[in-house]
Amino acid sequence: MISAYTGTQVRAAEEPLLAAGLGDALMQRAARGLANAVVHELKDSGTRLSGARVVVLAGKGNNGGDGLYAAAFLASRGMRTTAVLTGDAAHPAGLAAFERAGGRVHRLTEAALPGLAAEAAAADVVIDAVLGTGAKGGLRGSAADLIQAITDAHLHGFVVACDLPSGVDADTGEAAAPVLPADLTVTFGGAKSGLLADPGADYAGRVLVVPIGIEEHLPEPALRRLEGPDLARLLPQPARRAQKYSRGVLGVVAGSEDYPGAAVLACRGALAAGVGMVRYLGPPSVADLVRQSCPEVVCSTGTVAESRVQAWLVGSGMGPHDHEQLTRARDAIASDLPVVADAGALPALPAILAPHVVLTPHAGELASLFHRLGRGENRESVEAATLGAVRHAADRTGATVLLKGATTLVAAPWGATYSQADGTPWLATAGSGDVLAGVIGALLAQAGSDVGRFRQLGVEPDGRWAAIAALGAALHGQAGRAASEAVSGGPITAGRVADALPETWGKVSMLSNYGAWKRNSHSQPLR
Ligand SMILES: NC(=O)C1=CN([C@@H]2O[C@H](COP(=O)(O)OP(=O)(O)OC[C@H]3O[C@@H](n4cnc5c(N)ncnc54)[C@H](OP(=O)(O)O)[C@@H]3O)[C@@H](O)[C@H]2O)[C@@H](O)CC1
Ligand SMILES: [K+]
Repeated sequence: MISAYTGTQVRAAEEPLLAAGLGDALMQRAARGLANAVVHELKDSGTRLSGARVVVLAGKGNNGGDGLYAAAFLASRGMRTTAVLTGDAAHPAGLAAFERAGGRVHRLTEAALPGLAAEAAAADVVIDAVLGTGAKGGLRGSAADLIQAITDAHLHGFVVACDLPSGVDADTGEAAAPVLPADLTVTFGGAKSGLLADPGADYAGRVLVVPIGIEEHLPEPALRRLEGPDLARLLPQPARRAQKYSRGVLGVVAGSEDYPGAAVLACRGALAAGVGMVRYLGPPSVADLVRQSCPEVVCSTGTVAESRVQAWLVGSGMGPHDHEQLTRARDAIASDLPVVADAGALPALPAILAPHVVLTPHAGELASLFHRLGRGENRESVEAATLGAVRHAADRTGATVLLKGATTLVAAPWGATYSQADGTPWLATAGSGDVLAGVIGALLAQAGSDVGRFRQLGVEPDGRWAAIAALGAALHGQAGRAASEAVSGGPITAGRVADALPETWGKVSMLSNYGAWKRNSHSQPLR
């Protein structure tokens, strides 16, 4: 599990150490970690360390101090280092160490800006140490102009962000342009939640967490990411004497005359994700197509009340005029069974729901949901602040909310938030969301009632729905990636994602020997 924290949480964790006079030691550890990461990157890119050109953009706070100390370490290893001081001051001890190590210092002025931007663009490494967790808003003035000029230039080398890319909000991942996109972000003490949520994640590149000794003071994380061993431990496995009903039956209310394929893909996703049985309810013509494509599915035109299932999937491929299907969707929500509510069901739901209802909107659908709740949002505003949006939606509706995207976020109402980024951009394809709904529905049917198992894993009963949804997002993402890798990284269809699920499931299960997985998520790159 990767745990991520807000900037405020990290700063609070630093407090006892700062009070004990260890501030400089913390900064030295941070800077050493940053410098080591730069050395690794240079070696990986085949660049000679001696004489390598490093430009550090240093703000006036401690983030700039980290950058200057790190550049001092690099200068002492024979690199040609330049510091561009972007503010009216610089961290005094960091600057002194940098100058002692032989680094060149430039103060940013309007006249010097083009030359300094060109020097940064030509460098082997640019270290962005302008703003860190103490930032208030985005870059301003000449620092903003410099970052814009470097962003616009064709960069020779790579960019390493110190703690976070300047201009990205450490807590929310909101980005105030201009932001210099990093290839690597080296972050201190714990990952910042803004690095694991879009758009912050777009700018962060790979994320490396450097321990600095504050870890034992960190509180419950603001954001979690499930990794291999977590997924393995959450995956339901059939008991030796299982039968199809005990394994879990999923009722599917999906598809319409206009979008019959969505029902097929939702059923395929569910079947490939280990459910004991799928019951389909819907229009006869759609049921015929489902039967032909998935003979394993039991189809009927009956009501929700007549169907014995452990969970429901409602909404994929349904429109506002599919009255019979929408009635079934509402009945499923009222049934008190776990439900994954997708696409067409979202506008038809009551305003107040419960955590066992998992909503799976994309950004546009979430904006529409906010409109109905009287909050003015559009797709762009949701995409600009995904973490805030998903948290607000969960807390306001009482439902578990999964916001689909390059980084998929899942929020439990008044509870945990998960961030999964297991997929590939090729997953942005028609029907992909139907398969995801099928996977989550299948997991709800299999694992929803297993409260004890989640407790053992430290997940409270009301929080298990979000953990199941995050597990579904991870499986779906990994299956998408596997499907694309099977065609040498080429494009995939939603059906291929469903086809890749069983093998993905098998590979994830192999990690169930938790002790064998020695990865320390505080010292390894996140991706
Ligand atoms: N605490 C520790 O011991 C450790 C901390 N660590 C490091 O410290 C970082 C946090 O440092 P920090 O608190 O000094 O804030 P930082 O992010 O450098 O910037 C704030 C400075 O910039 C200014 N400023 C603010 N907004 C601005 C804007 N939009 N545009 C322009 N200027 C702006 C603001 O000045 P002001 O405006 O308030 O006068 C202030 O001076 C953290 O990310 C990590 O890297 C690690 O070394 C581990 C040990
Ligand atoms: K920074």
